[in-house]
Amino acid sequence: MSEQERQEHVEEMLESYPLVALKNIVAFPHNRHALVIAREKTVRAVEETMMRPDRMLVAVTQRDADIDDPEFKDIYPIGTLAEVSTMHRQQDGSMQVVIRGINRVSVKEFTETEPFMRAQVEVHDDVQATGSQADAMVRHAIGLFEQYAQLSRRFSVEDINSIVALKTASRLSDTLAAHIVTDSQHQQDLLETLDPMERLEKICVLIGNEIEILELETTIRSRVRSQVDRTQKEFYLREQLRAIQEELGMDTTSESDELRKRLAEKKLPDEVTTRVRKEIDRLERMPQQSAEISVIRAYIDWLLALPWNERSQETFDIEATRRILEDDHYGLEGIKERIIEFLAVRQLRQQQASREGLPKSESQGQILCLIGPPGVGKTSLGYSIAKALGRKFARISLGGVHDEAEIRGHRRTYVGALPGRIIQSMKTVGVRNPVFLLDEIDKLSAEQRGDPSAALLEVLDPAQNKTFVDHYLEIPFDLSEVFFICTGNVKYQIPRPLADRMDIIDLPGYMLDEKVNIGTRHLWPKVLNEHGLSPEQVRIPQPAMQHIVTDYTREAGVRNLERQLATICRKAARRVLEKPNTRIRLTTHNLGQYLGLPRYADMQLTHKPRVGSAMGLGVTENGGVMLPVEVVTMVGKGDLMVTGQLGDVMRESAMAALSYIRTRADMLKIDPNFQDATDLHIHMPENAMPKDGPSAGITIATTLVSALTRRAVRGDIAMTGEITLLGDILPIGGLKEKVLAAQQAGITHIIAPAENKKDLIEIPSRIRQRLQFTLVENMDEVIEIALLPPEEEVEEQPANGGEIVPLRLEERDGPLVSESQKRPRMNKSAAMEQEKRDAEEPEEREPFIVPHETPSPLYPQARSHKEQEKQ
Ligand SMILES: Nc1ncnc2c1ncn2[C@@H]1O[C@H](COP(=O)(O)OP(=O)(O)OP(=O)(O)O)[C@@H](O)[C@H]1O
Repeated sequence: MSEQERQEHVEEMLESYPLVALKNIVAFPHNRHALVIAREKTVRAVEETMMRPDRMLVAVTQRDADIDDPEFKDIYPIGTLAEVSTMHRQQDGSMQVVIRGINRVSVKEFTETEPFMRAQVEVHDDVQATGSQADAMVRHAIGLFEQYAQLSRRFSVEDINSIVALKTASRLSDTLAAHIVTDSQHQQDLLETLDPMERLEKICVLIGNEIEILELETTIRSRVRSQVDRTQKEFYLREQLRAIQEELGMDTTSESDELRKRLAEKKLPDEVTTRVRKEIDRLERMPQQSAEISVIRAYIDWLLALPWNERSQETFDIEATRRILEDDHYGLEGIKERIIEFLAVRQLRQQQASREGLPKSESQGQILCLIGPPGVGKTSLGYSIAKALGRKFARISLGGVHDEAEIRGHRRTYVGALPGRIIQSMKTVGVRNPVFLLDEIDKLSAEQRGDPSAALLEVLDPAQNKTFVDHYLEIPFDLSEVFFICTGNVKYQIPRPLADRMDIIDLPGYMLDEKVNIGTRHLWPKVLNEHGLSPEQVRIPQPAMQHIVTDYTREAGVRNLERQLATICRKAARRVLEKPNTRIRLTTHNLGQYLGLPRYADMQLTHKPRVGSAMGLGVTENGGVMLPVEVVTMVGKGDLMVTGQLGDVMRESAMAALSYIRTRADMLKIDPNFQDATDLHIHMPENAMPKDGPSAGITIATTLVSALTRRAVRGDIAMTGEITLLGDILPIGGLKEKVLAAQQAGITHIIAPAENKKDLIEIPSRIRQRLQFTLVENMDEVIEIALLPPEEEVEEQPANGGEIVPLRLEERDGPLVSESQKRPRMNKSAAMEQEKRDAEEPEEREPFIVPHETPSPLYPQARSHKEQEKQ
C-alpha cells in the first residue's frame, strides 16, 4: 500500500468509529457516563477504541432494550461521539467504562458489523445560543434546577454548584438532560433536538413537572408520616394500657369481642343478627377517635337489648281474672264484666286462630279503650288485666305528643337520635307480649312535624303492627303480640281512625259512698304501707273518711283522696316517730290538724230557693260539674249582657231563651214590653273556666223567668237540656257524669230532657234510687216544676237540712224513686252524735254505705262553725 492510500484509509477510519449500542441510557455531550459492558461485540468495540489514538467511539441508544444484537434499524439515528476516559476489565470478561461525550453525531451507515460494529457518522458541532433571551432562559432553567435539587435532595452541594456554574444553554441543557431527566425516550428526544434554546425550553417544562410531582410527594409523605406517627403512638399507648389492665387483673377483651359474645348468647332473628354483625365490623374498622363510634355502639346496644324473642307465658282463667279484678277494685261492676267478656272473646279468637294455623296477630281483634275522668282507676285496671293474663305491664303517656318522631323514633342521622317511645318501652319491659297502656290517647296533637296519630294507627292496627318500623332501628319489630289498652278522659277527642279500632268502655266516676269505700278498703291500706305505718297506728273511721271525701276533695275519681290520705300519713309518721306508742284515730274534729281547713266546704253551693239563680249541669274532662246561672234585672233600655267566659253556642242559647220568654210573656204574667225599660245580665260564675254548649239552655231560661217574675227557683233542683225557640227541649250528652256531680253536690232532684230517658239505664241504680228525675219535653213543664209559686216567702223557705219532707216523685216517666228515699233524714246534731260514738267505739263494723240520711254536706259552713264551737 502506497503512502497516499494509507493516508486515505486512515482518514476513512477516522470518520468511522466503533459503535457501542446502549440499553436504556442516552449519552450526552459534555457529560460523563459510566457504562457496564458485557456484550461480546461491544467489548470488542471498546477494545478497538482503546487502540485508537483518539480513543473515540460512538454511543447510540437502542430503540428496544430487549434486542441483543441490534442492526442499523434498531438504533436511534442520533448518538454521541464520546471519548473513553477509563476502562476496567472485570474477571467475568465484562468491562466498566467511563465515557465523556464530545459531540452529537448522526449515524450514516454501518461500515462493519463483525466482529464489532463500526459506523460512519456526521458530526454536529455545538450550536451556541447568545443574547438576552438565551441568558434569561439559562437563568430560568438554573432557578428551576435549584428548586428541584432542594426538593429532591439528590444532588450534593458540589454537584449543584458545578451545574449552576454552567453558563451556556447548550452545556446546561445537556447536563440537565443527563442528570435530571429520567425517561430514556425523553432523553433521546432531547439529544435529537439540536437547537440548544429549544432543548432548554423542553427541559424547563420537564423540570417544572418534576417539581410539581415532588411537591405533591412531599405533602403526601408528610401526611403519611404524621398518620403513621399517630397510629404508632396509639398502638404503643394501647399496648401499654392493655399491659396495665392485665397487671391490674382487668378484662382486656376488646369491645367488639364482647359485643360478638353478647350476639352469640342472644337468639335474634336472622335479619337482626346480620345487621348487628355488620355494625360490629364497622365499629372495628372505625378509628378510635371517630365520633361515629358511640353512635354505632348505641345502635348495637339497642338491637341487642330489645326483646325480639322473649315473651311471658300467657295464662287466662276467667275465674282467676274475676278474682284479681275484684280484689284490686271496688265497685265498677259493669266495667269488670265488660273487661272479662272482652278477654274471653280474645281468648276464643286466639284458640280459633291456633286451630286454623293463623299467626297470633290475626287473633288480636279490637283494642280496649278505657275512658273516664282522672283517678277513676283506668291505669290500675290495665295493671290488673296484665296481672290476670300473667303478662308484664308497660305504660306511656301520649299527653302533648305532637311529633311523629316521639312514636316512631328519629333517624340515626340526627344527633342524639333515639327510638320512639313504643320501642323504648319494649326495651324496658323486656318481653314482646306485654300489656301496653297508652295513656291520654285523647291528648294527642297533630302539628307540622307529622301526625303522631297516624304513627299510632300503625302501632295499634293488627294488620300493620307485625312489621312496625321505627326510624331509628330501621328493622321491623313485631308488635302483634302486644296487648294494647288505651285510656283517655274524653271520648270525642280521640282521633277518629283510632277510635274506630277500639272497644270503648266508659268509667263515669264514683259516687260518694263508692269513694269512701275505695278510700277505706284500697287506698288507705296502700298509702299506710307506702309510709311504713300499720293500721293499728293510724285509723280513719268511715265518717272521717267521708268528711275527707266531701270537704277536702272535689273530683270524679279518687286521685286527690289518695293524696290527702298520703298527707295524713306523712304527718302521722312524724308523730309516731316523736312518740313511739302513739295510736292515732282521725275524727271529723281532729282532721283539720292533719289536712288544714276544709278546702271545698265553704265553696258548697247554697241550696236555698232564690230569685234569679238556678243550677245547671255541665261536663268537663274531669267529669260532671255544677254550673250555676244567675240573672239580674236592672232599669235600662233592653240590653242583654252575658258574662262568665261563655262560648258562642251558650250565648245563642241565652238569646233563644230570652226570645222564648218574650213569646210566652202572657202565660208567665210578664209585661210583654219588659225589655223597654229593663237591662238583663246573665252570668255563669264557677271557676272562671270557659263554658260552651247548648245544654244550659233550660237553666238560663228558668233563671230569666225567675228574675222577671220574681219567683224563686227551688234550691234542690239541678237541670240540663237544650231549648229551642219554641220552648221544646232537646236531648243532651254526658247525663251520667252530670248526675254524679249533682248527687255529690247534694242535689236531690234533676230535670232532664225526655229524650235522654234511655241514658238513665247507665246511671247506677243506687244513684237513681236516691235522686228524683223529672223528664221534660217542654219549657213550660220546667217552669212549673222548678219555680216556686210567687206568693211563697222566699227568704224563710227552708231548703233542706233540718227535718224536711222528701220531695214528691214526679210520676211523668214512671216511678224512678225508691221507698228508701222517703225515709226521714238524719239531722246534723244526730250525725255528730253518731260520729262521736264512732270515735269512742273502735270495733269493726259493717262496710260503710252512705245512707241518704247522713248529714248532708249542704250546710258545711254551719257545721264547721259548730265544730269550732265544740273545739
Ligand atoms: N275502683 C277502685 N278500687 C280501688 N282503687 C281504685 C279504684 N279506682 C281507682 N283506684 C285507685 O285510685 C288511684 C288512681 O287510679 P288510676 O291511676 O288508675 O287512675 P286513672 O283513671 O288511670 O287516672 P289518669 O287518667 O289520671 O291516668 C290508684 O291508686 C287506683 O288504684
